[in-house]
Amino acid sequence: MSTTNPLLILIFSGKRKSGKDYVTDLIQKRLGAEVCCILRLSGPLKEQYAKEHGLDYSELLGAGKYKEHYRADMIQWGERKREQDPGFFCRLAIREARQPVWIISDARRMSDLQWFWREFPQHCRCVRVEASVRTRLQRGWTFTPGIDDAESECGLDQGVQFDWIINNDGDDNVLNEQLRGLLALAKEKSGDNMDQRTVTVNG
Ligand SMILES: Nc1ncnc2c1ncn2[C@@H]1O[C@H](COP(=O)(O)OP(=O)(O)OP(=O)(O)O)[C@@H](O)[C@H]1O
Ligand SMILES: C[C@@](O)(CCOP(=O)(O)O)CC(=O)O
Repeated sequence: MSTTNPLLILIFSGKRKSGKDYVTDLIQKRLGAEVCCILRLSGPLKEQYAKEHGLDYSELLGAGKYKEHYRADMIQWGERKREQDPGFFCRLAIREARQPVWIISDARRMSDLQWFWREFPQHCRCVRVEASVRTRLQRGWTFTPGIDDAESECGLDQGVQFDWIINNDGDDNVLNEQLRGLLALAKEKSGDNMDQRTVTVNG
């Protein structure tokens, strides 16, 4: 498969309702959509799951109850696919990426990180979004056994050296302050030489 070589890959993880989408949207707004794309590993998963089960793909992409209703089954369905091919959703997620900065907004498993590190060893940085239980509850989260204590939510709780840990409990000023280093790196990298950005992905 041929894709366009990124200059920086920011791999985000975080608990449900920590604000991964909110924070990554903010970063993309700051960098611009020509420089930075948001790639969701769950995008191709939800698309395929919706097709196979006759569901509404756009509802599965949203932050509402519809997605939560199907979450446990989607997790199991996705895990069966990943068992056969751990890079399956990673490859699908990046297939149309053309920008120099990629944000992976929803890494969940060590196998996701390993795939990106193996394919793009020079370019990956890991970012964790954190919010308190209280904040997450206010955002509509409720603890669900079998989901919040399973690999899909806990797979990256240990064993990852994060380059940035972003606390997303406060207002946008607090958030912007924490994003300064990350945005500076993204601007520096995307200002670098943009030639020779074609690469072949094997795994
Ligand atoms: N800093 C913030 N200020 C205001 N609202 C926020 C902030 N962060 C997140 N939210 C809101 O909280 C809700 C959950 O955030 P978001 O969807 O980004 O979380 P997530 O980690 O991507 O969740 P999920 O696990 O469902 O994918 C959304 O309605 C979002 O707009
Ligand atoms: C099924 C799954 O992709 C749902 C992700 O939904 P979201 O990123 O929380 O919107 C989680 C998983 O991959 O285990």
